[in-house]
Amino acid sequence: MKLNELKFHEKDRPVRDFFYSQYFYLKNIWREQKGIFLFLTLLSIITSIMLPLEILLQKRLIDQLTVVQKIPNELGFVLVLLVAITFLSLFGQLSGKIQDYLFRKISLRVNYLFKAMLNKKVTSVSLENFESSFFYNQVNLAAKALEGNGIGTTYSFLQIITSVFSLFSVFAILTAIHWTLPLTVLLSTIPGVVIVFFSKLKNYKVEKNVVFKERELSYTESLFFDKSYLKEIKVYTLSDYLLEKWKKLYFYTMNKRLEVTKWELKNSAVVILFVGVINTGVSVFFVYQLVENALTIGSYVALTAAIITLQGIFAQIGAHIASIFEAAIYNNALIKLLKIEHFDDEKREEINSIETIDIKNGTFNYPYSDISVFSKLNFSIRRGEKISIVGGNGSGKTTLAHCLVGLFNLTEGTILVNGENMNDIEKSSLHKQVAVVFQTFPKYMYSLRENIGFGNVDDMENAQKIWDVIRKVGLEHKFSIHNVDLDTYLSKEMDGGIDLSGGEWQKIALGRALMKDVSLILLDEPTASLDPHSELKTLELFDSMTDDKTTITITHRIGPTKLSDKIIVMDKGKIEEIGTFDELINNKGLFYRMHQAQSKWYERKEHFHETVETT
Ligand SMILES: Nc1ncnc2c1ncn2[C@@H]1O[C@H](COP(=O)(O)OP(=O)(O)OP(=O)(O)O)[C@@H](O)[C@H]1O
Repeated sequence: MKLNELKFHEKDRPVRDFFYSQYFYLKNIWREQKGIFLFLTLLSIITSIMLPLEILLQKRLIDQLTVVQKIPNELGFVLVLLVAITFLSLFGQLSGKIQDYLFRKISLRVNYLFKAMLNKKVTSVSLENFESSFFYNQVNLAAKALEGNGIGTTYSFLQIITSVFSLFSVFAILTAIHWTLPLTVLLSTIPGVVIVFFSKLKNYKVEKNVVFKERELSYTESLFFDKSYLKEIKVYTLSDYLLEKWKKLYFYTMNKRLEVTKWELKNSAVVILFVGVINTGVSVFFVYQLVENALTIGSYVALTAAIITLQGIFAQIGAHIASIFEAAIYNNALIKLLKIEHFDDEKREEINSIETIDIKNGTFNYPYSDISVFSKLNFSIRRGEKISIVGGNGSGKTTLAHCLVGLFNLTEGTILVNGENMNDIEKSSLHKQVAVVFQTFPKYMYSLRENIGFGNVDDMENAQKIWDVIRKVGLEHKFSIHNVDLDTYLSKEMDGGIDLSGGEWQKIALGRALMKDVSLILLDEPTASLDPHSELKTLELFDSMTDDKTTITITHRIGPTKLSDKIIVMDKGKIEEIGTFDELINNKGLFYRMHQAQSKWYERKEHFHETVETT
């Protein structure tokens, strides 16, 4: 399924979705837990026929009791019946517990399978999926299926099937007494089931519509528990505003759900009245039959029990249908996500180094956007070159860099790596050749070892290499004075963990890049949080150690671009200039003006305003 299909094929088809999800779950249950599932099904069917059997035995018992009142030596049979009834009842109760246990076992196992499939899928699909709010809605809904609601529908479905067994047997008992009875019971129960069906259908639609607001609601809630947001919330005194926003979102979702419950209540009241009238009619009919001697007391009791049992079975079926429809939307989202296509990487060409990158007429639009972030870009990079990309905010530098390392696909044009179209190259082999420090880099709430070792998981246990990197990025002193070992967590939220400053985190991110032996290093604002001394040391480090490596550095700092072989100056998605530092300064174009704007800070105070006016 392609990304666009994921969005536009979304229609309300709960019945189809339900059957498809059942097929999907059963297929996987069969694959994973065939034996247990067969046993569970068998046990459910056996249990389902115990119920009518119990009714028949009860009838026999009462009839026998009326005989025993007159002939006491018939008591032996009464005792047999009592034991049999007790056995049936105990079996029913025990079987229920065993079934719950078996299904819990199946669902935990199959949920693990689905979670693993979903985690794998989400980490392998194109990043473009994450550009759509629809995708996040689906993730949110699928999470609910994985909490157990999803596979629970298969259990409900099984229960419905076995209830139908009980239903037929009880129907048979009623029909044997009078053919109108099953019809009467049907009339008294079907309306309730229909109401449940329609209210759940309504619920399905409501859930679908509130999911976006619900995500905003849970995001807002999460802010109240996040230290970094709480700081701003306090300083800007945002708590009243945010609490009010949270309240509005809460009430919005709550009211939408209450509307469905209200509808259900109104309609159920009518149904209850209707059922009451039918039940009274049936009771009057039974009493009449009893008076006329057309019914024995045993049959009367059995009939009354049968009616109550039938109504119970229908109520159960209704409840199962309800849970099935509630979960259909979650299952549907889960299946949709699992069906998103990811690149078939294996059929692509493997590479062992990146020697050249050529971008030809490169144009990129974010998904669902008509605006080109950059268009018709042309330039080449050779192995070992030090490239800087500069330009104003939003000029497309980061997006371009993401395309150059194969994280986004161009909308038009091509990127050639070693002369091969990047789309024909195995992505995993391409990424093996790339190290990155993103502008917004992750801060893993894991150990120091993992935070650095993620740069190259093969060296995760290589303590010497990790300490070497820590030394190179200038963090050794910090960790040694705090007695930090490699297994210390880098977050105070974890046991024994420590917190780092913004610059220290940036050094960790740089460390990750140093762990990997690659052809290309991409640095997006790599020194934005570093003090001037650390910045100089870091840039010199990357410059000296990467002679055979290509580096692409995105930066707003004009000074360090002096170290570059080539500077690409971007403006509003176009390449405004391209050349060496000296060439661009001599051009007196945009780069020169940017350079002037920054160097004004180093002018003597009396020349400051003159320089500002000329830039
Ligand atoms: N996920 C996205 N979906 C749609 N548009 C986006 C997305 N991310 C960025 N953009 C848009 O793309 C344009 C270029 O963004 P980009 O981050 O590439 O710029 P940049 O030159 O790196 O900016 P800065 O110097 O501020 O980091 C921006 O106008 C931004 O609004």
